[in-house]
Formats: sequence, C-alpha cells, structure tokens
Amino acid sequence: MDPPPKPSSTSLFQVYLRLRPRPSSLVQLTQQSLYPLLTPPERYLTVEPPVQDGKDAMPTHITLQAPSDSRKRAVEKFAFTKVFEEQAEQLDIFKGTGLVPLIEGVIGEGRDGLLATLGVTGSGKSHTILGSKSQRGLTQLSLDALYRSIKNQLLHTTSHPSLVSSLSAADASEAQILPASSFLDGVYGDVLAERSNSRAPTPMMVGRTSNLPTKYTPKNGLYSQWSILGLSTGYSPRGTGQSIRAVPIAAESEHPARVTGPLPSQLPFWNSPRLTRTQAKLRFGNFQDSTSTTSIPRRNLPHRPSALPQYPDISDVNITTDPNIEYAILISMYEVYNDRIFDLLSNPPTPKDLRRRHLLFKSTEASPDRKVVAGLRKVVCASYEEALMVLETGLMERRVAGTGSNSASSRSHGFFCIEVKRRPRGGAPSAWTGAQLSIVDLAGSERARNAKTAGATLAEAGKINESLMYLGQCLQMQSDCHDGAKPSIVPFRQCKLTELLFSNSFPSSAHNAAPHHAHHHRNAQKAIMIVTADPLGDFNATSQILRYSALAREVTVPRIPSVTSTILSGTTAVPRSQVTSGRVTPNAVSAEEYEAAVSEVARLDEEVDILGVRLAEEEGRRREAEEEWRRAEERAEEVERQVREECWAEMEVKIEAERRRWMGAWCEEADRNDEHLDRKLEILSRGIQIHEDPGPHPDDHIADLESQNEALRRKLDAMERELQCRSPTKSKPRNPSGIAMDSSDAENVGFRLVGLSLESRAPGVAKTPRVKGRKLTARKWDFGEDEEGF
Ligand SMILES: Nc1ncnc2c1ncn2[C@@H]1O[C@H](COP(=O)(O)OP(=O)(O)OP(=O)(O)O)[C@@H](O)[C@H]1O
Repeated sequence: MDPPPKPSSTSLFQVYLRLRPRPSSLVQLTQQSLYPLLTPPERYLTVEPPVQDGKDAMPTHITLQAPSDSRKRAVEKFAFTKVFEEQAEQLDIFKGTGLVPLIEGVIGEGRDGLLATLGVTGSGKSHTILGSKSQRGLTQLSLDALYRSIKNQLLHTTSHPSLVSSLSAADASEAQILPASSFLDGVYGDVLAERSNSRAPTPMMVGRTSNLPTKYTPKNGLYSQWSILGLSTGYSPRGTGQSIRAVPIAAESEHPARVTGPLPSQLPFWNSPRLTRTQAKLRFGNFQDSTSTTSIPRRNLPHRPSALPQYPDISDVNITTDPNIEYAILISMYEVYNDRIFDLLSNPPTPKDLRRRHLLFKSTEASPDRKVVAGLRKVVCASYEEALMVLETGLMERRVAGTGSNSASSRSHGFFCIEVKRRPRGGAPSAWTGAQLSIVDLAGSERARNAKTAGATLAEAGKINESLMYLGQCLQMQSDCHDGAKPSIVPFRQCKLTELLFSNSFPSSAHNAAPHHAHHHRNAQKAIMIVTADPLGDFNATSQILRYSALAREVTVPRIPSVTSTILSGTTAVPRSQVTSGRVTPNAVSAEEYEAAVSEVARLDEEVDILGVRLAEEEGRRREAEEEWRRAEERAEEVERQVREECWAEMEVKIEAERRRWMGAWCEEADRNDEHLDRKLEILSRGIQIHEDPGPHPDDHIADLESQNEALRRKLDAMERELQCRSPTKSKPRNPSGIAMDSSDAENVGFRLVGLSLESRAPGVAKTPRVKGRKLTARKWDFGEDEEGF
C-alpha cells in the first residue's frame, strides 16, 4: 500500500490515529475480580512498521483483523498521516500532530485552526483534549503556547479600559464580550446566592468505572470532570469530606503532578473562603436525582491550585511573533447537543428560566461571507490562568453522563474557541482582525447494547451517532476526492456539527462580501483530526470509525482453502508422467489447457471473493442509507409534530388573547354602562328634590273646622232671623222631602254639612257625599224656589 497522501491544498483534515493504552494492571485486576467469567479482550489492531526509513520515522498504517474470526473476514489496512501508539504521551501528540504550526497560523497568518478528536466512546478523546489529573491536554498546552508567545504584546483590560468596547465594536458575531474578572466574579463571586438559583444539575459521573465503588451513590462522594484537568476541588459537594480520586493509570503514574511557575492561587477568586457544611447544603440542595446516573452540581467552587498539572512542559516551544502587533485573546465555549448550539459560558436568561436558549450559526450583517455562532458570551483573558478558569467554568456546564462504556461520557460535542485578535501597535480601535483556534471534543459513537443506555441517554446517543455518521460521510468524501476532485462537494450542511466543522474550510470569496464592509479575505482553515482507538475495544464500532476517517484504505481477502485450491493442488499433484503417458481420451485436454482453466477458475474465485467483500460493503451502506431514511422519516415526523404543537400553541395563545380582548371589551362596556347609570342617578338625585309633605297640624285643622262651623252657624242664624222676620201666615219652609223644617232641623242640616265637609277632607273619601253636601249647603235657590212655590 502506498504511503498516505500528503496533505494537499484540497485536503480538509490531516488525520492522526492515537491508540489508547491498556488499562493499568490494577484496573484489570479489579475487572477480573468483578467479572471473573469475562474473557479478556483480544487485540485486533496491528501497527505496521514505518514506510519510510529514519530514526524519527513514524508508522502510518495499521491493519485490522476481526478477533477470533471464524468467517475469515477481509483484512483491512488503513493509512493515516501518522499513527501514535499506546506509549505516546500528550507532548508527543502536541508536537507530532502539527498543532504548533496550527497555532502559528492563528497568531501570524490570521488563519483559522481546528483541532478535533473522533473515536468510539471511551477511546480517549477527552483525555487527549483535556488531559488527566497529572498531564495537561492539548487545550491547556495550546493555551500555554499561545500565552507564552504573545505575553509581551497582550493587552489587558486593566491597563486598557477601552479594550472591551473596542473589541465589541469590531466583533462580527453579536457577542457579549466581558473581561475575565467580571465573568469569574459573576460566576463565583456570590456563590451562595447564585447556587440557590442555579439550573438543575446535569447528570454527571466522573472517574473510571473500575475505580468506583461497586454501588455508586451520591453518598460515596464525587469529584468533578475538571479534576481530570488536574484542578482537584478538594471539596466534596455533599459535605462528606471525601472525594473519589482516580487511581493513576500506568502512563500517568510515571509523571506525578509537578507544580511549578505562577499559580492561579494568585488570582483573587481562587482565594475565596471554602464553604461550610451548612452553606454547602444550602448551595447544592439535596442531590436526590431520580435518573440512573448520579448528579453533581454544574459549578463547583473554584479549585485549589495545588494539584494543577504543569506537565508536560512546553517552555521549549517557540512561536515567533511580529513585535509591531498587539493582541487580545477571547475565549468562548459552546456545545452541540441534540443538533442545537448552547453557550457554555452564559447563565440562563433569568434565574427562574432554567431552559437554555440555543444559538444560531449564521451569517451576520458584519460577517456576510462567513457563518458565525451568533450571540455567544466571549471572555477577554489576559493570562493562561484566567483562560483555564474560564475553561473550567464552561466544562462544568457541559453534558456528561455515566454509561456502560465510559463513566464520564461526553453527551455533547464540546467546542472550545480561542480567538486571537490582532491589530498594529497603537492602531485604531476598529482595526482588530484575527483568527480562531477551535478545539473540539466530539462525543463518542456508541452502541446502545454496549453502552447500556436507556431513555434520554439513549436518545442522546442516537443524535450523537447521527451527527457522527454525517461527519463520516464528509470525511469519506474528502478521502474519496483526494486526487484533485473538488472538496466543495462535501455534504457538510446536513447537521450542525458538520456545518460548524467544515463551513470555514473553504476560502471566503470577495464577491460575497457586503459592499459597505471592508472585506477581510479569509484563508481556509487548517484542520487536524485525531482519531482515537482502543485496540481492545469494540471491533465493529472502531472499524467503522477507521473506515471513514482514514486517508486511504485497502482490503485484502484472505485465501480460503476452497474447491479451487483443492483442484489446484490436485493439478500440481498430477505427475507429468501421467499427463504424458499417452493415455489421452479424445475429450481429454492438454495439461497446459487444464492449468489455464484452473488458474482462470482461481482468478474467478478471487474475483467472487472480492465481489463478496464489495457486496458486504454495499449491504452495509444500504443499511446505513435505510437507517438514514428511517431517521429522516422520524425527523420529519418530529418536525411535523413540533409544527403542529407550535401551531396549536400559537392558536391557543391567539384564542386566549382574543378571549382576553373580548373580556376586556365586555368589562369596559359594563363599566361604561355602570358609569352612565351612576351619572344619571346623580343628576336625578341632584335635580329632583323630594319634599315630604309635613301634613296639616291637627290644631290648625280643628281651628279651620271651627271657623267653618262658626261661619255656617252664622249663616244659619241669619237664615233663622230671616225666617222669623217673614209674615206668620206664610207656611213653614219645607225640606226637599216635603217635611217642614224647624230651627232644630236647620241646626241638624248645619251639623250634617260640617260632618260632610270633614269627611270630604279626609283622604280617600269618595266625592259623592261631598256633592250631596254642597247641594244641601249651597242651594239657597232651593229655598228660594220653595219660597216662590208658597
Ligand atoms: N492515552 C491515554 N492514556 C491514559 N489514559 C487514557 C488514555 N486514553 C484514555 N484514557 C482513559 O480512558 C478513560 C476514557 O477516556 P475518555 O473519557 O477520554 O474517553 P472519550 O473518548 O472522551 O469518551 P466519550 O466519548 O464517552 O466522552 C479515561 O479514564 C481516560 O483517563
């Protein structure tokens, strides 16, 4: 097989392979005692000797053969840029993978750099990127190299108060930029107050399974993922006073932590007082998590610097910089979880709103030709220690869970971005340009059967595998079109992960830039992929990853003793003497023809074998396609369901709003009516004064009656006198009934009139008697008529 293709201008990634060492003998012993029936795993991977000669020559090829392969499957050979064997250390990886030139490109050329790890779960991706208790990872080493190189040209927010505002003005990603001191104070300053409002903790378990007690409960105590960076908390969140410590694995134990140089203890927030037990309880609450995995708080206290690993030392790494340039470094962190981007450095919008807002990867007004993650929080870090603290804070937010394959399995793809901003010394505030180094810790692909996941963790695994499948397709495309084919056909827009990894892999074109923006031509990013593999791990999962990530691949079919070979061996066994004996039948063929036929059969047989392998591959691809189809259908259903739910929710909101509007209008109308009525009543009560009739005073009434009586009496007297003065011959006047009336009668009449008059004044009395009475009193002419009648 040829040496792996040299990275060309079209290749998107340089691909390195790192093999994970065997677990330490102590771990193996523990495993054996826990699972005595378990057969020790067989190694299925062989590293080929280096193709080139020389002392520093590195292997580039591996062969893969299924362990205990009764079916005699094809032997596959893979080519990588370099293969790092089990004994390789972090420093070897740092120096041997071209990470230093990548950093140089970021500082000097303004070229974006990308470093990513890919592998099956538990194969050592996080170990490579983040390191362990005793060794720094590539992230810390890159940060160290960066800060060492530009420390004399680095601007600080303390000495340049306008630094943050000038960086914000030049930022194209709508980011919230703040100095590290403000950020760290915000996170750790008022720990008590914040903790009580903190988000629900994400399931987390850290440490090797084999090192954990058999029954692992929160009461056993925990240590955070950050401790793998060597920043031991020295603090048990439950206040038990104990923290589980990972038993150092063989490679690590050779390099005990060395603490040298300036320590983060010099930072003010690292010296903040430790929590008391009560405070801790208050702060972390009661960790009664119902999930199968154990929870620890997302943000621990600032860690003690005493365990900070300084190994490996990279003080000999020198990156030359232009002294006329001044720099600022911005750190941001996000994770891709379930195909959505979440900021790892920002707090929830409100303490009550525990849901995180996902961010968009898009072109902005200030960055029309290049997509950026918009709205991230970026922290200006003036020193390596500050950058480490920010990294810790982000890692605490990252989703990690214990699975059957890895006790601290990353459940999201983590992105750690170091933006190196540069401008000429004393340049205008807006003159910032720069490039970014992105370090990506991908979540591992896993088989549900091996990982023994269920529920949400299984769903996460589905999403992880899906995004890794798309990544695989992109990488496959890169290796397929190595020889001059266009890499632009790489289908990277299929999911968020591949978009983030590949969209800056191509140089920006000037015509895409908006005319009102000074166009800054960007070089295509340089990218390094470190594929991690456990030679004793899951064969199928590992071979699948290697298949799509390798730069080249060759399949050899093992020779199977078949009918052909039997014939062949029979042929060779035929003694020449027999062939030439002359006992040849008319149908018999010559020995040469027979041999040619047999070799033709052998060739065809080989072809059949190769076709068999191809068929198996095609079948695998078909299965993948079917799986993709199924997932696409599921996605479509999910989208449909979401749309329905959204529409439903929107409808409900609208109906509710309409109802409220109507209720409001109805209430308003009712109020208006009430008001109107009130006003009317008021007007009425003001305008109409009801006077109560006091009624006649009884004395007045009596006096009145008496005067009337008196008047009548006088009238009667006058009439009597008149009668007496008339001649005695004249007959006595008659009453209407014809009966003669004497004075006593007249008196009676008078009294009756008075009585009638009284009755007529009484309320509710009928008028008829009054008419009668008036008739009696007022009809003087009646008398007159009578008089005339006499
Ligand atoms: N090169 C190495 N040297 C020493 N220990 C290693 C190495 N690689 C991995 N390990 C150990 O193996 C375990 C699993 O590694 P790690 O967590 O890095 O896996 P991972 O690939 O990131 O898994 P996941 O995808 O599930 O997050 C850790 O305990 C780690 O310390």
